Amino acid sequence: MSHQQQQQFITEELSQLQREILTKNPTDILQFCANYFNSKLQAQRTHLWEQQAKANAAGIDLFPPVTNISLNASGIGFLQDRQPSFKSPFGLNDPHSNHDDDPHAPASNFNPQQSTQAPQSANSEPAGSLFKSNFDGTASSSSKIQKEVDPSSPNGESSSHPSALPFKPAGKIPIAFNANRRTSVSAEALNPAKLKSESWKPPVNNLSAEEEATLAQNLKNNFLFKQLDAQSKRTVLAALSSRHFPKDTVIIKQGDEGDYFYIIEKGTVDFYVNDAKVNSSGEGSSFGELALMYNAPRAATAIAATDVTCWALDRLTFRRILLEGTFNRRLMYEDFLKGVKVLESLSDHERSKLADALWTEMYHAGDKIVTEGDQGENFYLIESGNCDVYSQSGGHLARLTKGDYFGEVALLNDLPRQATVQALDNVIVATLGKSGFQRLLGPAVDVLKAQDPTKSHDAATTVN
Ligand SMILES: Nc1ncnc2c1ncn2[C@@H]1O[C@@H]2COP(=O)(O)O[C@H]2[C@H]1O
Ligand SMILES: Nc1ncnc2c1ncn2[C@@H]1O[C@@H]2COP(=O)(O)O[C@H]2[C@H]1O
Repeated sequence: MSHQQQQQFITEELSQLQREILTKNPTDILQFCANYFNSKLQAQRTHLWEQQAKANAAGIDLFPPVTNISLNASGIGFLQDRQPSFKSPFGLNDPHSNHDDDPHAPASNFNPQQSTQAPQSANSEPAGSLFKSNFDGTASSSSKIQKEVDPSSPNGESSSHPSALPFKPAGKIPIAFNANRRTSVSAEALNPAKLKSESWKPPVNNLSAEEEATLAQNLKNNFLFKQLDAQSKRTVLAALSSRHFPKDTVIIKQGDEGDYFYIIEKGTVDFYVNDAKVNSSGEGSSFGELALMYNAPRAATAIAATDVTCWALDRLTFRRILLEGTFNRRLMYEDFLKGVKVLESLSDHERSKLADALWTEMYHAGDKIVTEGDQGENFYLIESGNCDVYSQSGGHLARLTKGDYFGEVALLNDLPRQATVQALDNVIVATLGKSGFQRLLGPAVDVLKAQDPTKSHDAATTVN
């Protein structure tokens, strides 16, 4: 497709979608868009499957396979060249992911030979992605969405009707795992209220401060840890236990109930679905999250390909910290942001985009959150606690508390920090990076400029 054709395609798709929205007037626009594009994808996929089926019947292979199946010593078929396009939500370079599979590749590149996997391209957001969630937390609408968008079947129906498939793909591919379960994210699995009701105390591993620091360093690039706030990070670090698995140990058995989530410290783990090897993961990547996220049986068998050392996180801590954390944080920020005066001019949509970009930091009494003269990188909103603002020339300038903000002056004017902001007690701040500040604060930027405390004499005491 040429660039021009692509542009035209996008314009047409978007105006069709707009018409649909205007006609149907849905209450949840994002979910509507998600369903709309999923059904379009299904229709296109069905068409391709049919074409391939017809071609197959005529002895023509429209899409030659890219996977070589070879037999191991015990006669089990192994996928060789091509890994499935399963993408783990955890680990930036997670070998679970097939980075060759560009989820944005034009649909015309779709290869029905991998069609049981291809839906995962459409599902390649993190497994806990909001895209798959129906937000309203009801089981009935969850199943409705599954029916609407179930990509495990070319005609959008349940995969429990394999006869509906025009042809059966070659090779042992994890059909059962695929997007089917991902689209059916149960309301229970992602319902923070339900999670709260589980009585839970995180286990404590009693690592020394030094061991904990080394562990934190090892895990710092893991997406799982990156997205946690400082408090949750500490809980997770304290709850991880070290496990050693000699070569050939079955760490997880397909079909079993999920108990632990694992992060590989050392060694390699191979994954098998229905006895066929589908994947291999090394140091720094993680596995075992699916059963815990979806309360589903283990989707694959994990076997130590070498001697393996893992960090294991128990199911309840995983669910409480990760699921509750991610979802609650967004809700919490949205609520919090509604109470921040300077952001009053933001629309709901702008506020939720902002909520998604924030992260939480915690400081203790005496910590300097920003220091006069430093370069400014972030903007801060105080979620709880109190801070003092002072400068060398002006002495004490202001006391800030929940709902107040600071750090805007350096960002707005491209200046060094004009004052030091110090925590008076335990302070939790929601933080926004420089680029998010410029992109996401929209109309609030004018309010911030108008209230610049360095320009107005009494603004210092009325920062917000
Ligand atoms: N192709 C795959 N299909 C399913 N699970 C996989 C695959 N590759 C790696 N895995 C991991 O194997 C784990 C088995 O347990 P879980 O289902 O909890 O989570 C699974 C994934 O983390
Ligand atoms: N009178 C003041 N002078 C300078 N900064 C102040 C004052 N009152 C509050 N502040 C805040 O302290 C912050 C220090 O970092 P910035 O200069 O980025 O942004 C500053 C303001 O948000």
